[in-house]
Order: sequence, then C-alpha cells, then structure tokens
Amino acid sequence: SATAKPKKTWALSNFDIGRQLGRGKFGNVYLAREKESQFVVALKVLFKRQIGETKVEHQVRREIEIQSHLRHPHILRLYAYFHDEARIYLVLEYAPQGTLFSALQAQPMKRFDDRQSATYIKALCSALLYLHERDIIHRDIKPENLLLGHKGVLKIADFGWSVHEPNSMRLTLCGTVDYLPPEMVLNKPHTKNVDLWSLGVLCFELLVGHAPFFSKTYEETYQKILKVDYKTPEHVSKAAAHLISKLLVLNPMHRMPLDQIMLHPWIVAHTQ
Ligand SMILES: Clc1ccc(CN2CCN(c3c(Br)cnc4[nH]c(-c5ccc(CN6CCOCC6)cc5)nc34)CC2)cc1
Repeated sequence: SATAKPKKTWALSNFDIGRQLGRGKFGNVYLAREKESQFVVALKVLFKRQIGETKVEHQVRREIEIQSHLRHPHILRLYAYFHDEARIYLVLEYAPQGTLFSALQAQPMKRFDDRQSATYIKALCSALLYLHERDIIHRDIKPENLLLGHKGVLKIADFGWSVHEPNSMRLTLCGTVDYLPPEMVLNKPHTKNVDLWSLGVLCFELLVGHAPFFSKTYEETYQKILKVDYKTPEHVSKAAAHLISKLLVLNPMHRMPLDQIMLHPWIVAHTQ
C-alpha cells in the first residue's frame, strides 16, 4: 500500500501470558493475549543462550524472514517478533485445536477415514503449492508440525527444529526419522520433491495410524526407506493406496506433482 504502516515495535509488556502450550529444546510456547486488542496469540519464547551456542541463530533468522512474509490459509501466521537481552519472541497465530499428532491419537481407531484424511492432504497440497511457487521446500511435514485451527483447519506450523514435547513426541528422542525421503537418508542434495515423499508418508499415517517405514530401530527404518519397503493394509481404499504408491517413489523426479495430486480421484471423491 502507498502508505505502508510504520513497523510497530512490540514488547513483552504488550501481552498477558497464559498457560504453556508446549516445551522445546530452544524455548517454550505460551498462550498469550495482546492487551489492547485482546487478540489471542501463541507466543514462542526462544533462549538466545541455547540458540547462540548451537549456531541455530541463522536458522531462526531464516525462518523468521520466510515465515513473516507468508500469507496462506493453511500456513500458520507469524505476526511479529521482538527480543530482549536473553530471549527472542515470536508472535504466532494460535491454533485452538492443537496438533494433528494428538488429534490422530485421539481417534478411536487411531486413524482417520478417507474424507478427513483427503481433506488434510488437500489442504497440505495447496500450502505446498504456495511454498514451492516461492522456492520454499522441506517444511518438515509430519503430524507433530501440523496444527488445527478454528473448525479443525490444517496449518503448517514448523520452525524446523526439534522439540521435547512429552505429549506429542514419538518414541525416538530427537524427532522421528519416519518422514525422511531416501535422498535425505543418503545425504544427497534435496529438491522440493522431498515434500512429495513426506506427503505420501503422512497420507499413509493418517489412514493407517502409523508411518509406513516405522521400525524398532533407526537402522531398520533407514533400510526400509531405501528399499521403499512398506505394506498397505487391506482396509485402505484402492484409490488411496494408488496415490500413496505414486508418492513413495525412490526417484524424486518420478513422484506425482502437487497439481496432479489435487486432481487425483481419491482427493476429488472425498473432498468438497
Ligand atoms: Cl521452542 C518450541 C516449543 C514447543 C514446540 C511445540 N509446539 C509447537 C506448536 N505450538 C502451538 C502454536 Br506455535 C500455535 N498454536 C498452538 N495451539 C496449540 C495447542 C492448542 C490446544 C491444545 C490442547 N488440546 C487441543 C485438542 O484437544 C486436546 C487438548 C494443545 C496445543 N499449540 C500451539 C505449541 C508448541 C515447538 C517449538
């Protein structure tokens, strides 16, 4: 706009702090309310000392730079950020219905039906199309990093570093390796097609209740990923199994592109 709004500088004193929403290696997230507007947000508080020591500082800057410019219904907003001598504060959109990971656990059969799964996959597809158009890749899409907003609308909410959240952490200590594509397991340069693989892993997990390559040890999971060794249970519909088989493909160039996923019969049949 011609008269761009002057950048307001925020401070902790602008907010009432509520309950803790989650704990992390580098900080914590709290429910908070901006005093003047009464607007409810999620306030992520990162400790400079922990970040400085681990050289994650450049990553935090990059994430803030990227996240603050994104505007999409399925990407969690970063409204503002500020810092004091010890901490960096990120003012984020609050997602009232928590993580997709806990929603999956709360399901009676620990899995979603075709309609709910296809709705989440379609939302994720449109967010990834938006990100890929801006050459932003590897949003680390796994249930722990996906939040549910008002009316259960899916929001990508990752800041790319691991968290120690007892209630939403999987059994492995430093985040799950279940979502890594073969090219990343082999430490090859990765392209935006890594997100297509992760989408396939997520689609499987939503419909089945566990990840396709889940194993007792990292080693075993890596081996299964590199051999694309997974079995789709009988209860999964043929159409869904077909889509998964077009995403869990070893060669990144041969994975189904996002615009084709949006038009896949399983997505079309089970979403508005
Ligand atoms: Cl530094 C760091 C610390 C912790 C984390 C992990 N989470 C990242 C996402 N966080 C949330 C963000 Br950002 C934005 N909105 C949120 N909304 C929630 C939330 C909302 C509601 C609940 C409660 N459940 C809702 C579903 O029914 C059962 C109860 C649990 C979590 N968490 C977040 C919470 C913390 C990541 C990084």
